[in-house]
Amino acid sequence: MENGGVAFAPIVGVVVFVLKGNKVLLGRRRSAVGCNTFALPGGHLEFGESFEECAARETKEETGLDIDKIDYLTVTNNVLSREVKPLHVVAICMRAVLVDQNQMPQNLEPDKCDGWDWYDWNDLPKPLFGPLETMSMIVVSDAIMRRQGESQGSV
Ligand SMILES: Nc1nc2c([nH]c(=O)n2[C@H]2C[C@H](O)[C@@H](COP(=O)(O)OP(=O)(O)OP(=O)(O)O)O2)c(=O)[nH]1
Ligand SMILES: [Mg+2]
Repeated sequence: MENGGVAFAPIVGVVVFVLKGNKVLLGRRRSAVGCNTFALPGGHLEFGESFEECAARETKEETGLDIDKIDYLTVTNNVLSREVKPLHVVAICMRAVLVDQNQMPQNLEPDKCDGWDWYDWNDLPKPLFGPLETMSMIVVSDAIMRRQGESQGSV
């Protein structure tokens, strides 16, 4: 049984909108859940971790990127289909910018992702991963535009 012996218990994910100007970092998933869809870097919250720590750790593990100005954006709540049984994920969505604007993403977990690239916020690739497709893009876009202004001011 998964989740410490509790079947079907919701799990907590932390995902990151890594922003560079008007672009966001996405990668095409190879994992069983959402295979072939474009998703944010992210993973599961580990015991005792803050959301910011988890966001920085997962982004580094998956892309090699060092991120800064990490803060909370919104939350999603989804039941995702999987081969054996459904997975209920509460995903804490964070936003962040690069420490070094020139740092390039690397595909450090090629078994889980086809590779990372920057996509224009107004021209996102398809298909998006289900939770991204259904989330309130108005809330996200407002917050991202605010951050974009802030990050441009600080570069
Ligand atoms: N990576 C990613 N996961 C997402 C997104 N939206 C969303 O609800 N999730 C959920 C699915 C997963 O249950 C959880 C973490 O994602 P993941 O599938 O990438 O997990 P992972 O293998 O990298 O994590 P881990 O077990 O190594 O910690 O968050 C998203 O845009 N990107
Ligand atoms: Mg991941």
